[in-house]
Order: sequence, then C-alpha cells, then structure tokens
Amino acid sequence: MYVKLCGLRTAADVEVAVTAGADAVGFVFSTSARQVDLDTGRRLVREVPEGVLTVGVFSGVPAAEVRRVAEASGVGAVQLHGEYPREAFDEVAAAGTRLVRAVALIPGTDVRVGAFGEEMLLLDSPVAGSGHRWDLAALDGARPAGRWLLAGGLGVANVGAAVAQARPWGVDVSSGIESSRGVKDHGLMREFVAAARA
Ligand SMILES: O=C(O)c1ccccc1N[C@@H]1O[C@H](COP(=O)(O)O)[C@@H](O)[C@H]1O
Repeated sequence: MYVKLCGLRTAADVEVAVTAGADAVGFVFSTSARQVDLDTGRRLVREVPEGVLTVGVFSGVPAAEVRRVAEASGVGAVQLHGEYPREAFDEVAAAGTRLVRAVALIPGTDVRVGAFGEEMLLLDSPVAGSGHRWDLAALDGARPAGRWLLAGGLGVANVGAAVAQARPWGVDVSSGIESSRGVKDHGLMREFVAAARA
C-alpha cells in the first residue's frame, strides 16, 4: 500500500513522515491553510531522503507558474487538482517532474491512469483538502486500474475500511493527520501509515 502524507509544513513534519515510512510527502504551493512558500518548500524538499517522493500540490495555479515553482523547489512530482487540460500536464512535464492528476469521481471524469500523461491518478472529494469523504460506491463500474490513490476524508479510524471497499493502489491524506487545520499531529501521522498498511 503506497502512502502519501500531504500538507507538510515543517522539518519536524518531514522527519516524522519519513521515519513513519511514507512513500511520498506533499507540499501545498497554492492557496490553503497548508500553503508553503517557495523558500520553505525548497528547504523541506532538501530534508527528504532519496526514495521518498516529494510532491508539489497545486490548484488554480497557471501551468507556467506551476512549472516555475516545480523547477525552483526541486520537487520530484507535481500534483494538479481541478480543471487542468491535457496541455497543462504537458507543459508541467517539460520541467522533468513526475505527474499526479487529482480529480473527483463525477460523471464524465476520465479515470484511466495515464490519460493525461500522469503516472498516478488521485481520486479525491470535490473539495480538495477539505477532509470530506465521498461515496465510494461510485467506484462500482468505474474503478481505475493501476496506480491510483484514494483521498478525501481519510483518517486512522476509517482508512482500513476505505481500502477494503475501494481497493486502491495507494492512499493520500491531509486533514485526517492534523490536530487543527494546517497543523500536523505527529502521532496521527505514524498511526495513519500503520493503519493504511494493516
Ligand atoms: O490540502 C490542501 O489544502 C489542498 C489544497 C489544494 C489542493 C489540494 C489540497 N489537498 C489535497 O487534498 C487531498 C485530500 O485531503 P483530505 O485528506 O481530505 O484533507 C490530498 O490529496 C491533498 O493532497
């Protein structure tokens, strides 16, 4: 079970995520209570050992700016949420990063992994980073194949059941590992990684 912990903002967050065994760590560069500026993001990326994927998370940021921040911060991957067209993915890919496409599972959504050139698909609630759950029954008949991550309102108490029902390749979490909005709870981070893999 691939585990990504998102919305990290401090060196201590990064250290806990890495020692807990996260496969990927996310830094939000767009407007959010979890937003990090470029200098902070660059510094945190340097704290992450090789083997753990660093992901820059963006929503509503023009592709050219995403590419600039991705290059300047040194993230290994970019996660794009929302209405980005295929051309935006191509433009960001030119920075040499890996790509994660984040979408909500609503009618008409293309849920083929790689359809926009991405390596991983992330299925999330319609409001990214809100901690809202969504109806996993929507996956019936629309379950992607391959490298897709489940997100949206996951936490220590529900990740096991969610994984059993959705059968994702991996999971991603932000709100569920916080003590208050934007503040990571290091105990919950460790417990979440263990629970996701239990
Ligand atoms: O966390 C944010 O503030 C955020 C902002 C902009 C785009 C994505 C964001 N977070 C992503 O939301 C999902 C799930 O979050 P949650 O566990 O429901 O809080 C996760 O992929 C985050 O990367």
